[in-house]
Amino acid sequence: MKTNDLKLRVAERVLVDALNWQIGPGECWCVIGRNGAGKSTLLRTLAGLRGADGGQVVLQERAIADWPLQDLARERAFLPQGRSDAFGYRVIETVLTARHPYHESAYWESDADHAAAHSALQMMDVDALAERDVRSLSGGERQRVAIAAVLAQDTPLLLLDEPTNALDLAHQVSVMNLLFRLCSKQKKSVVMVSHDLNLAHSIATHALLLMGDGRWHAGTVDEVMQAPLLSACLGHPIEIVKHGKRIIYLAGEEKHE
Ligand SMILES: Nc1ncnc2c1ncn2[C@@H]1O[C@H](COP(=O)(O)OP(=O)(O)OP(=O)(O)O)[C@@H](O)[C@H]1O
Repeated sequence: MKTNDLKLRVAERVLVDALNWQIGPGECWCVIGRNGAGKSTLLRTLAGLRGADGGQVVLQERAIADWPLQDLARERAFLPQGRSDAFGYRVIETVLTARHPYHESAYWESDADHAAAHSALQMMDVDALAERDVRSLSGGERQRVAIAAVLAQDTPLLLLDEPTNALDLAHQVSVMNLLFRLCSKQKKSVVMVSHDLNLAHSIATHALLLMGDGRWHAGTVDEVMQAPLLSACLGHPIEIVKHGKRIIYLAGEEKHE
């Protein structure tokens, strides 16, 4: 996927200007920026759920707006930031819904769809909840079911808006490890929004920094996840500490009277 001179605007405010960006197979991009910088707006635009305000998003040499929806749903999966469940669907039903792009004319799910759905639930450690009403789940359980649905959709590109939201530490790490494997072994592409620099750095190959006024910085993690750039992007001093082979990002201390 790539963007050509992409512009995103909300009311009079330009969120992203002249974004020329390319996401390759096997790459894991982390999108970083302050609240309101435009990260979710960008992800929804990449997913084809919102039009561009200038330029375009291109997937396999075809503008995203020109893709038939069912074909697009076999290419990219999107995890939105929040969700509300109006109806009492079972967990397994919500994950099976993600298999619809693969039903040509058949109405009912096949054995293969059920196998894919159960495998995704297992990967997210929520297979024991398959028969539960989604409205009865905890926040973290619901988030893991939503990620399972994205996995069951089995697309080459995953667009994930804060995937570790509401997850406990162990599940944050296991989701990150899973995303790392999807990129490194299966050559899937991941674009994820994260406010956790350390989690992002643990798996990202690249980062896109949105400065909130249209400006942006894109590059490898080593190029752009640098203290001065991150501090300017996040509006707060960021310090980098080396711990063995690991790099740890710390928020600079506030001075207390
Ligand atoms: N329909 C709308 N009307 C007015 N402003 C909007 C609308 N939709 C989004 N915005 C504004 O656009 C800006 C970008 O929103 P967006 O959700 O993309 O930010 P974000 O970077 O994902 O933020 P966060 O880190 O809080 O999730 C915000 O200031 C938001 O208030």
